[in-house]
Parts: sequence; C-alpha cells; structure tokens
Amino acid sequence: MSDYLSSEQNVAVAAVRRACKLTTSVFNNLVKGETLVKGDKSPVTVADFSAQAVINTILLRAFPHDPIIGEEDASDLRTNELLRTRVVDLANEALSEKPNVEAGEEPSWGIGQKWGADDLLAAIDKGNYEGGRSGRMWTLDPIDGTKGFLRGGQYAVCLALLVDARVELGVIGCPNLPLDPSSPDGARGALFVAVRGHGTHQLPLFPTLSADHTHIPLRMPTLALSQLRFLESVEKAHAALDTNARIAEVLGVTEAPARMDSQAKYAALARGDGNGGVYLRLPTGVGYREKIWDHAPGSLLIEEAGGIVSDSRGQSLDFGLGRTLGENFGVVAAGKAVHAQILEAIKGLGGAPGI
Ligand SMILES: Nc1ncnc2c1ncn2[C@@H]1O[C@H](COP(=O)(O)O)[C@@H](O)[C@H]1OP(=O)(O)O
Ligand SMILES: [Mg+2]
Ligand SMILES: [Mg+2]
Ligand SMILES: [Mg+2]
Repeated sequence: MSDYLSSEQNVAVAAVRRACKLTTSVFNNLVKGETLVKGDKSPVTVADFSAQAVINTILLRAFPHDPIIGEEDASDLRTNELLRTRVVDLANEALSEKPNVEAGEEPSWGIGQKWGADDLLAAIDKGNYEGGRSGRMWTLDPIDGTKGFLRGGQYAVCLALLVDARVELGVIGCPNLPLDPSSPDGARGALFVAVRGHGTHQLPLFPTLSADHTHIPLRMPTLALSQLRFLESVEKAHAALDTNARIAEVLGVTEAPARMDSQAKYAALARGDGNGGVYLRLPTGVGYREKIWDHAPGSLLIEEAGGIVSDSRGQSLDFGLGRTLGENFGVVAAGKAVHAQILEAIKGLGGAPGI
C-alpha cells in the first residue's frame, strides 16, 4: 500500500468490505417488500440503504470534516417503519462486528458497536452534499448496478475521494466478480484500489489468509483495434447498444460484446478480462445526466492502470460541477493505443442515436 492517503485507503477498504459482506448476505435473504421504485423509476433495496448507512457511519467518525455525496437518502425510511427496522438491523449487524485490528480497523470509526435508528438515518442523509470544485469530499454509490444485484449478476460498492474535483482514491468492491479472471467459475469477490500516482491494485474482497492482503498491481494490456472486445451495459436504457454494434463494425471488432452491470466494467477493463479493451457507454439521447458516483472511482481505476477515460466526445470527465457530470455525455474508457481511434469512429457516425 502506498503512503499517500494511507489512512483514507485503510478506512475506505474496511468500509467497502463491511458493506459488501452485508449486500452479499442480503441477496441471499431478500424478500418481497424490501425493494422500492424511486422517483426516476430505478429500484432501491434495503441493501442499498444499509450499505450507505454503514459506509457513511464509518467515514463520519474517521473523517468528521469531509462531506459526502451519496446516491441514497433516508426519506423513504422515515415513512416506512418495516423498511426502517430492517435497514437499522442490517446496518448494525455490519457495524457491530468487532474491529479487525490486524487488518487496520479502529474502534474510533464507530465499529464494534450498535447505533440507534436516528443516528443511522442521519448518516444516510449525510450523503446529501451538493459537491463542487474545491476541497475534499467523498462520493458513494452503495450499490452500483442495483438491477444487476437483483438479477444475481454484477454489481459494485463504489467509493471515491475527490480533492479539488480530482479523483485521488477509488475503491470498488465487486462481490460477484471472479477473483481470478482465468477461472470464471472459481472464487468470487474482488476488491480494487486505485490511488492517484500509485497505480491500481486488486486484492480479495473477503480475505481468509494473511497472504490475502497482498495487493496485486494491474496494468491494462496493449491491444490492437481488431483484438478489442466491447464492454457495455446490460440495460438498453442506460447506453445506446445498437450504436455500439455499428462502431464495432466500423472498427472491425468481431468478438461479441461482454455485457455487465455497474462499475464492475471499469474493474474488468483495468484487469484486462477477456481482452475487454474498451468500455463504451454512449448516451441514449434522452439527456440523462451521469452521476459522479457512477464514474469517479472507476475512472481512476482505468487511469492508474494505464488507460484513458473521456466522455463520448473526447472531453475529460468534470467531477467539479456538483452531483452530476453536467455536460459530459457518455463514457469511453480504453487503452492509450486505441482510445483516439475509437473517438474518431464515434465522430464518424455523427447523427446516430446517442451521438
Ligand atoms: N437513462 C440512463 N442512462 C444512463 N445511465 C443510467 C440511466 N438510468 C440509470 N442509469 C445509471 O446507470 C448505472 C448503471 O448502469 P450500467 O449498469 O448499465 O452501467 C446506474 O448507476 C444507474 O443509475 P441508478 O443507480 O440511479 O439506477
Ligand atoms: Mg450507480
Ligand atoms: Mg446505486
Ligand atoms: Mg440506483
């Protein structure tokens, strides 16, 4: 582990690990009535709320002065007692486990104890910061890819530290991603840590041996255009998948795309899974504003593994505009050798849906 932001790394890794243990156990026991549909028609579950309660509780105690931009808020829990009780119980189960001192956990982070409902709901609502260009702030997606989570597919618990609108630390837990991409049916659960200037590393999400704390450095493979395989969304409403197919044709990419939900795509790309080579997320043309918590940690994973991330027009992602990425539309993440050519191919299709 690098010395730069070492205590932030420790806290973020511990918080994401505890949240992932929680989401994994909720998936195995999720019952009817524990999923709501939000105003924007997207789903949210007791696991999203309780993971945000756990991570925010830890961040608030470890770094009391840092604001948090989190996806969820507690308003639905204030009016739904059944849901509130379940979220409080789940969060307390995760928080009350005694600190693993060997792994660097500290009791002062609010762990090893239970919290009251008011404290936990307030912790969830601490994610309401509006963001901006200056200062330190965290951004959290407690479950990225809730639809993937509900399907038993890929999802990710995603946390990033921004300093003056630049991502300095990104931590992503992927409970359903194979730890070793060469054994897709082997152990699942991978954790990714990227630190600005210090690379991207992978470690097991659920360590059992002390050797499991070894950080493995990740480097994106250098691939030619013809070797690429697109990584893209499962959900048609999230990205213009038909346009991706046209771009694949233009570039001479013949492999069928790999589809997965969430920022697990960035993790798989940073690791070079299945010759990914490019994550293409073209806007669908409905004016959807991308959220900063959906791209902050993932983009640093790519940059620190040697790749480039831009929006679909080649602009850098701007994390200093508040909760959304403002005028950035879509994402193109790829290796240095091919990124510019992919942007050219997108430009060449000007007028296609989403461009
Ligand atoms: N219309 C949309 N266009 C692009 N992204 C969307 C849209 N609606 C929701 N999302 C977000 O896409 C992310 C997952 O995308 P994918 O898994 O396809 O990469 C989620 O964070 C989801 O937000 P939310 O968390 O609010 O549901
Ligand atoms: Mg998300
Ligand atoms: Mg989410
Ligand atoms: Mg959501």
